[in-house]
Amino acid sequence: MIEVRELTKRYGDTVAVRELSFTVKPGQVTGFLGPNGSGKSTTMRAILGLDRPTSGVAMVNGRPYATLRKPLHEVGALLDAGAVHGGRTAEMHLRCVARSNGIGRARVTDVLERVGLAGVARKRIGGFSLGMRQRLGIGAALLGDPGVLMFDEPVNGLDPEGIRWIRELMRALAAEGRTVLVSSHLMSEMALTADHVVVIGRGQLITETSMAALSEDFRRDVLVRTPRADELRGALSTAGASVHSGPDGELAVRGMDAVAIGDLALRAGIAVHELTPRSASLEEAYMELTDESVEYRAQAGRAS
Ligand SMILES: Nc1ncnc2c1ncn2[C@@H]1O[C@H](COP(=O)(O)OP(=O)(O)OP(=O)(O)O)[C@@H](O)[C@H]1O
Repeated sequence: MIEVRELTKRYGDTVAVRELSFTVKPGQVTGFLGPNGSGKSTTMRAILGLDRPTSGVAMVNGRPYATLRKPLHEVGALLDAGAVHGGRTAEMHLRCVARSNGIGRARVTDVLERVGLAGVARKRIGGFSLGMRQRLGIGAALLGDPGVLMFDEPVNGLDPEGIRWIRELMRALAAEGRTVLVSSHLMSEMALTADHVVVIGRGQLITETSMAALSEDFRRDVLVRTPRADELRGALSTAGASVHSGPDGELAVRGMDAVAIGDLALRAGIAVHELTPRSASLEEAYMELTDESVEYRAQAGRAS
């Protein structure tokens, strides 16, 4: 479990994160979403004790990182996959990290298998592709078998095969009951991976919600097809829904969900051939959410 409470981080005049609070629960993938520069990396660095909060706290399993007795066994992170010594082999690199944390060689072998690097374990990292470096970074994060994992923009720059591998790994780690926090500036990526999202803009929380609830919040209308459109339209309007007829006689209904529409049609004895709730795409929802935050701040700025 990760808990961020009233976290604020300033760099001189820049407020990178402002009174940010959210919780990341085990057993699911939580997407940490926000436009570039919104404070995702700063928050993750604070959780890992790499940046000292100006105020507020970031905790892993109920404690600040600095007070964890065996940090690598509690939380693993991939922040910057490029930051490894190119002259070492993959195996040497992982053995070094393992040794300094009291982890045995057998675990290194297991991890190399899990991240798909067993075949290149004795090759120098300098010759590794970005995808292989990413796997190595994830391997280092997994060494201590931690219950909490954090990945900062892990799919950036990866090819489709690498992206799919990361996605499946995140899902598998969550299915094992771990807490998985993964940052991205792309909703399209999170839509395929995350169960839950924390959306921030300019260092502040915009929303913390499940993917399903986000789709529901941005539900647009229900598409209804029926051979007796005029009658159903009348019945729906009487019941308080707002109904628009489309070019092919289909109805777009707002103010009533698909279940209520279906029940009403049944009571009226009207056959329904299609009943489809339509949502804004998650990408549209995300744009709308982050746009609103920018607008809000612009207005707040003018008022002060
Ligand atoms: N060490 C630092 N010194 C000064 N300003 C910083 C520092 N680190 C981050 N910032 C500023 O804090 C803000 C948030 O940056 P951060 O890297 O946390 O955002 P991000 O959401 O991770 O963005 P990106 O997706 O671009 O990495 C930005 O305005 C950034 O310029």
